[in-house]
Amino acid sequence: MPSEKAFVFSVLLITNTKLMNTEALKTSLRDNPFTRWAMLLTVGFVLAANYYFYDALSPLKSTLTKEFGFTSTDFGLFVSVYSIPNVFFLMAVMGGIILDKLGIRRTGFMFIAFMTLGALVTAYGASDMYRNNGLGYAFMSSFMPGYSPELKMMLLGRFLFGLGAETSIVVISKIIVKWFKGKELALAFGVKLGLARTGSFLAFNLSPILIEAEAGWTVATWFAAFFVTSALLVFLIYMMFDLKLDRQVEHGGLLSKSEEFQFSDLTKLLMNRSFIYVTLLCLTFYSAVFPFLSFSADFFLNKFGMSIKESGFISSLLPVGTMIFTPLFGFFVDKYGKAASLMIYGSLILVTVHLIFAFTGLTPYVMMVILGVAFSLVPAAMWPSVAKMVDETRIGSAYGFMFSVQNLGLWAFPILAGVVLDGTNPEGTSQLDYTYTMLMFACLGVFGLLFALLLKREDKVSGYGLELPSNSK
Ligand SMILES: N[C@@H](Cc1c[nH]cn1)C(=O)NCC(=O)O
Repeated sequence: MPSEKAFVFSVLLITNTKLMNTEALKTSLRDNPFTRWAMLLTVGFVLAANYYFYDALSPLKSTLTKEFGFTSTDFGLFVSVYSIPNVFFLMAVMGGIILDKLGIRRTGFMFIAFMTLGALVTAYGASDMYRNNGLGYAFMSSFMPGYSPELKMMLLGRFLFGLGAETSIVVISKIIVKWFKGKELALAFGVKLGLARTGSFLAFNLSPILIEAEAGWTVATWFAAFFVTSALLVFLIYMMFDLKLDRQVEHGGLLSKSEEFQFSDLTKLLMNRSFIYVTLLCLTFYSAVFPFLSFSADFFLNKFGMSIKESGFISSLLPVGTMIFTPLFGFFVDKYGKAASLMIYGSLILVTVHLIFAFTGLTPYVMMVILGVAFSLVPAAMWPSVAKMVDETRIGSAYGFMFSVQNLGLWAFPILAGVVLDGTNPEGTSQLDYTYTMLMFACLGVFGLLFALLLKREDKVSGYGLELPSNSK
């Protein structure tokens, strides 16, 4: 009899505990749509600040030449140094491992802090405070006299910025999964990209206005740095909600032990042909877009004789298009599939637009909007496709690996673009000819198209179902 009572008591206890757990899950913060989307907006702000700083100096290339004597190669170097920690120290991959070990809050704070430090150092390197023999000026003048002390300090800043920025994107991707898994995940990823690119849109329009400030053109660089600093503060707010959610669901974090990164995972990924093609498409496609975007304002300024403001505005049409189209195409892929085909169409559009830029004088306004469609088609189809070909528990390492490979292009092609520009234009020329630089970007697009075609062909063999709607696989 006592054992019978004990049995009934245990059953009641287990049932009650289960009910309590279910209740906790039901009422956890992620189940409240308002809180969930508010969290997306919060981390979206961090991403927007990241993208703002990444692009803030692009419309100011001619200002950097005027103020510091930057050549096109110097500018290319400045853009590309962002990628060095991610290519040569595999920071995006390492960041993923650190993320799995330390969790979202500590990893996020650490890498966003690096991003902030880098942004502040860059702004300091361009400031009058530094140029008037400020801290580090004498040291930066003491070596490699071929490079100005301003360029060297700004390179150091952008290096630190890149070290933090790419891993912070990996952290934010995990945050999105944490809050949206089993809910509106694909749409949330599309909106995340849209919010990030709002930062680029603002950068191309605000920087040209801020250089005209009474306090001097460096207001533009300080504003960008303080925007990133405010993102660090906003992330602190996110951390409070993250902690609360963890306490509610009674887990230390989203990831279990089995999800931790192992180096053998990389070997498995490298044996997967579809994954290799999508990674090579990621490398070539993004190399034809981001480095082009960095030079685009200067290209419009030189080819069409526009003002800094107008050329910055035209460049911003690319991110503005993607802010609208990426969530739309994400929704399309979720519902109707056709991801491999969309990547082919996106690559085709990219090649066509770059060739038009190289050989014709057609209005860049329309071309940039069309390029925005390409820049939405490929990312909206590419990132969810990876989830079909890689086990969910390995998705972090897969994205980290893709980011590192992509950064190889984001490192090499801005330098090459600058070298091609300097090499094909006589020194001191008043109007730069961009034909060969644009041809280089078009060639990258052709390689992207080839990898997209191979990916579609391979999909018929591998059966990952890239052409099928999201929930059918
Ligand atoms: N790795 C980033 C590159 C980037 C550009 N600006 C700031 N970071 C990336 O590829 N993001 C994905 C995207 O489609 O924007």
